[in-house]
Amino acid sequence: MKAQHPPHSAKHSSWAYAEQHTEEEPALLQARRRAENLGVQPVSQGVASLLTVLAASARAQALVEVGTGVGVSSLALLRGATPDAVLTSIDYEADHIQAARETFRDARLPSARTRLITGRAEQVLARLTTGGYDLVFVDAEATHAVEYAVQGIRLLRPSGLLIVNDALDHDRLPRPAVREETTQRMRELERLVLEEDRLRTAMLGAGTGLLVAARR
Ligand SMILES: C[S@@+](CC[C@H](N)C(=O)[O-])C[C@H]1O[C@@H](n2cnc3c(N)ncnc32)[C@H](O)[C@@H]1O
Repeated sequence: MKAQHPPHSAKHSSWAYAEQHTEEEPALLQARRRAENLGVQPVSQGVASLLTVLAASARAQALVEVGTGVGVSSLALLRGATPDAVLTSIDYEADHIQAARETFRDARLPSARTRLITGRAEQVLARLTTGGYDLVFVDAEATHAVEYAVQGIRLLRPSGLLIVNDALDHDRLPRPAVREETTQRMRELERLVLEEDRLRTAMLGAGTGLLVAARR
């Protein structure tokens, strides 16, 4: 039987409603204001709440994040992770790392919960321990997304989660005529995870698309 789709406007209202399902804590609201000043695009409210739930259900203790930004996704992940969890987060912009530190301070997060690394993710990821992490979250340059995903799969323990933000490339992925570099890279990433025998994957509509893959 053919799937029934609601009209686009109804679908958009549902998406917008779902994005605001949870309320954000003051430290996250403050971080979003900081993001505007810095011109950083933090994860959406819906993605932030999903990250908290995914980190909680994975009982994540060792986490990696590519693209610290102002720390919205970092804090959301740590709110769900175990109380002793440590997040290794990478960003090549020192002022973004500094903004994230302010977010963690506002949230009264002990400094031992985060290991912040200023550097290019392509180089830093290669130095992290194979099979040493429960969750890898990717939210940086789409042009390198495939490389990050390959490294992410290497870093995960069995049952670990690979999560990629903006996996629908600002809703361009479903439009075959769009041949932008970033869209092509996200298509490549989608094929890679679908063809990888060690992964079970889902594409979620939160934010601008969230790809979630569990390693077997
Ligand atoms: C979309 S923002 C991340 C937002 C963040 N996840 C949040 O919710 O606050 C992307 C970040 O990735 C960083 N970035 C982009 N390419 C990178 C690379 N190759 N290595 C390290 N950081 C990178 C940028 O400096 C930027 O802070």
